[in-house]
Amino acid sequence: DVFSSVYKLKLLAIKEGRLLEIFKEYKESISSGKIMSASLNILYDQLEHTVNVSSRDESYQENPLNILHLLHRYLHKWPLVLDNVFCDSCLISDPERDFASAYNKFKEDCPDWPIEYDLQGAVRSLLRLRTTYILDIDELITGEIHGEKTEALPWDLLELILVETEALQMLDETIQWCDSILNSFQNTLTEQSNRFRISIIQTKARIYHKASFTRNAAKILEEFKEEGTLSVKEDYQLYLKESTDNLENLDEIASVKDWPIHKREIDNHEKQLCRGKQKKSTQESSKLYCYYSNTRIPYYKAKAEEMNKDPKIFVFHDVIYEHEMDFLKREAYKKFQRSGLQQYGKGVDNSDDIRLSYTGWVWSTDLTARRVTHRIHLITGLDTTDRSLFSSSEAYQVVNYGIGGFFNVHRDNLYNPIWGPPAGEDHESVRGSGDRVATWIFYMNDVREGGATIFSELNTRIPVEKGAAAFWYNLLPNGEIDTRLLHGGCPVLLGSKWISNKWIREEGQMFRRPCRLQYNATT
Ligand SMILES: O=C(O)CCC(=O)C(=O)O
Ligand SMILES: [Fe+2]
Repeated sequence: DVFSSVYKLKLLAIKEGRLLEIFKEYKESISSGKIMSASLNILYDQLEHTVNVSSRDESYQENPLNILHLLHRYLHKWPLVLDNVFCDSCLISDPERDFASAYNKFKEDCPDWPIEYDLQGAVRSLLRLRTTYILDIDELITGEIHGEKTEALPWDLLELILVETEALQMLDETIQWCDSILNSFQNTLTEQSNRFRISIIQTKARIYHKASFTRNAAKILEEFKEEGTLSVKEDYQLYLKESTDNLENLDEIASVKDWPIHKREIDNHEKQLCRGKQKKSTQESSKLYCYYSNTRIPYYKAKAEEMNKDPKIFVFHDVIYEHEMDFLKREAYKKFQRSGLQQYGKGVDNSDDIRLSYTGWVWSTDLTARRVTHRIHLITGLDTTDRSLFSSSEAYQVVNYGIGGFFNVHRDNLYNPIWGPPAGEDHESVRGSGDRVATWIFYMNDVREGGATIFSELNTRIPVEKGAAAFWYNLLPNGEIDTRLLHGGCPVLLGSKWISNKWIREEGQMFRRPCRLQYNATT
């Protein structure tokens, strides 16, 4: 899939420029003889403008609505162009044949040509963004997200959104979308838009029925009891039959805001942290300092910022150079794979509900990577070298998040306290190297909005800052798991988030981070 890496989507957008060229060549090759049909002309005009902008401006795909439009074009607009070129009544001659062969060749050479699964995933991501950052649905429909304006969402995308909200059992969310869509209709309805409107009303009634507001559901469809399609009338009859009381006693439809809490999507603590709504108390944050931290060598001081006192969480600013970040991204891209999730006893899980990103592992074999790894050693004092056996750290896990990319809260340690090490699943290099004693994360670009790293039990939020790194210990000095370090990556609202994880193993740290005299010392 492509929707799980914004970087991949950017490449896909650039490639689309070639499709437009193919279309343009076709248009020019036939202009002398016959003329292009009206519907093809409309398609051409629509695509020309958008694709020109989208394929040339790299930052265009950093907006999730633009990504939806991009996937929608690949899946539903371009096939339509192909169909129209080969319409039944048309005479097929050289221009059509040239167009088709160029189009098919392009598709063959494009391993990332999107599939419906991508569009579905992108819609689900939009919904995750919507509920995490409480985006305004009216604005989204008109193409506005967080103050950025782009094209309005077409009907078939709106329909898909409703299919997904319903499939995800987000009942109140479905109603809110239905209401916003219904409000967006102007007074003058064409036959087509009226049909669409009725289908939305039908969906709305169905959701009220699912939420056990049966009388409300019937009331919503009451206006169609005489005239309306068969299926609308059938729904109406069904809801009416199931209603215990008659409709006359019902004045108003129960607004979703008045629905009982168990029927609504809840705003949880993690979402609030992502929005920056949950904060530390002034007393707590006043104890957090910034300072130049000593390193292993006297002439290098690191810009340290404390993010949490106990357990300690640090951010080190300006610890990686532009060319080093470019190197890591470039090397990782060559080995990109959909991010999995190592879970004890379960192997690798590729679920979209847990983590949405692409991953490439980069070893410190090259001088550039070795310098970076050495710098982490200088700052933390830990042995960070990675080697093929008994390695003190893992290779860089370079990650690029997808549309609305995120990582649910988790802990980084691999060992299960009862069963011990993840037998057979650990990479050869770190087998026998112990658990992930510490985590180091490089942030390798600025994310325009969203994407912070949050620690849900510590009210700590680290905003993404290019060139900075986060650092913390996952284990207590006695080797036990520090359960307080539950953390996650917030969904990326605008931008493309690149990070590099460096997990430092226990092996090699016995003199660098010795256990304390007191068995259960926490620092
Ligand atoms: O993306 C983030 O901010 C957190 C990533 C993370 O926790 C991980 O990759 O283990
Ligand atoms: Fe993590």
